[in-house]
Amino acid sequence: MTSYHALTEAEAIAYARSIPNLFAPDSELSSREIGDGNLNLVFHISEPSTGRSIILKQALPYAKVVGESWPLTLDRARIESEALMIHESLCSDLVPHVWAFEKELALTVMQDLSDHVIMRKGLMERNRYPLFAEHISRFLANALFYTSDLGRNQQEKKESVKQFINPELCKITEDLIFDDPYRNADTNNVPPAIMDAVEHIWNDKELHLEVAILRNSFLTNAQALLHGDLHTGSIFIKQDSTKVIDPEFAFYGPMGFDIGAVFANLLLNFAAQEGWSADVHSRADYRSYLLATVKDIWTRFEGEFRSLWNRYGVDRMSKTDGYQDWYIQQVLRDTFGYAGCKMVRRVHGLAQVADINQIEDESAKERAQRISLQLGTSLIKHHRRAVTIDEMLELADKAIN
Ligand SMILES: Nc1ncnc2c1ncn2[C@@H]1O[C@H](COP(=O)(O)OP(=O)(O)O)[C@@H](O)[C@H]1O
Ligand SMILES: CSC[C@H]1O[C@H](OP(=O)(O)O)[C@H](O)[C@@H]1O
Repeated sequence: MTSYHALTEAEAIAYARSIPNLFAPDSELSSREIGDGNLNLVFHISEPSTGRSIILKQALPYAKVVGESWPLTLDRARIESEALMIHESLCSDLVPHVWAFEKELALTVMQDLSDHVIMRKGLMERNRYPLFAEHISRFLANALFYTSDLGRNQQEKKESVKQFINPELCKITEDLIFDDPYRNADTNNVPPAIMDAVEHIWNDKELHLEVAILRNSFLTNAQALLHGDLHTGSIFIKQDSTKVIDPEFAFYGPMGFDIGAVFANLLLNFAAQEGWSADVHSRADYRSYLLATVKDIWTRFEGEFRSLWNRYGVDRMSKTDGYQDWYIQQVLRDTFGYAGCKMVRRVHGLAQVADINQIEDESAKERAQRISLQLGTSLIKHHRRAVTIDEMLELADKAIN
């Protein structure tokens, strides 16, 4: 069974049985393929007699969302499992444990997190997660600081950059986030009702310059090991626990790309409240919660990142007066810009979000799409002038008023 082929549910059970010390040899196991993402197979294997369960995640040699016409490297499974292990070494409570990685089958064996929910779903049900800001800001600060030249020996870091060269997955981002939404590309999926707003984006030269600047930094700034796709579908959550999954897009890039991804997805849900909230008061209330979460995440991230830098910084020159303030300002500016790009791509690009697409009322859906585009483009245009996180909240308020 070791040469690559996509597993059936029965083969997933046979594979699970072969893992030592996990399930009793003769016990009954059941398997369900539960993958709902754009790319991979995910098998949930359980042993009803003991309640034990695991996840087997297998990469397919193509992008599942498009089909076999879009070949995709299996190496992304190695990248994902190695990134998860690095994240576990830095913040063990915030990622699933990986038990094994089988290279030939592009298969990762990991902890079952079925007692959590995917955060996008939780937000669509208007749940609140009081520990999320502390959890995700700690994840971001530790994962970004310790993999950057601030927190790691610079020669070792360069070796790690080699380990995470991820050209095919980066190309998806370069195209789907930084190029296709700004032109009439075949990959786009433009909702007809907002064609006028999308055409405006295709013709907005000022906007294109800002996106080209952000794209350049994505292409060239190997600042830290990024998760690379940190949307609310890559976060499992419950009241007392947060787990970051699915880092197959990991590579060394600008820190603001990961922080911006989290903010973009909170703000897409903010826009989508047009269609989800029963009345204007609860809509305003949930929106305030989302904006307070954005601010809380940035404030905690900045505090934790500065504290790690002051206590564990390894680079003598990084202690130069004024450098830390300059650095954090740049990260904030990138965060604005990438948050904007990540919002825009989810409105009329190839891969969209359920927060907006599952709104049944067509006029509410259209309003949510227009708010997302307005807020996304204003974040992009403002990014090189941003000074405080409050400006993000002000732009969000402006987009709904
Ligand atoms: N460790 C896990 N425990 C439980 N369910 C999981 C786990 N990992 C993934 N899943 C399920 O599989 C789905 C797709 O997983 P994901 O890693 O996002 O795949 P893709 O890379 O295809 O986007 C998730 O939305 C979740 O429902
Ligand atoms: C052709 S891949 C499109 C899109 O899907 C990825 O997300 P996920 O694997 O979490 O479903 C990523 O965001 C890509 O841009």
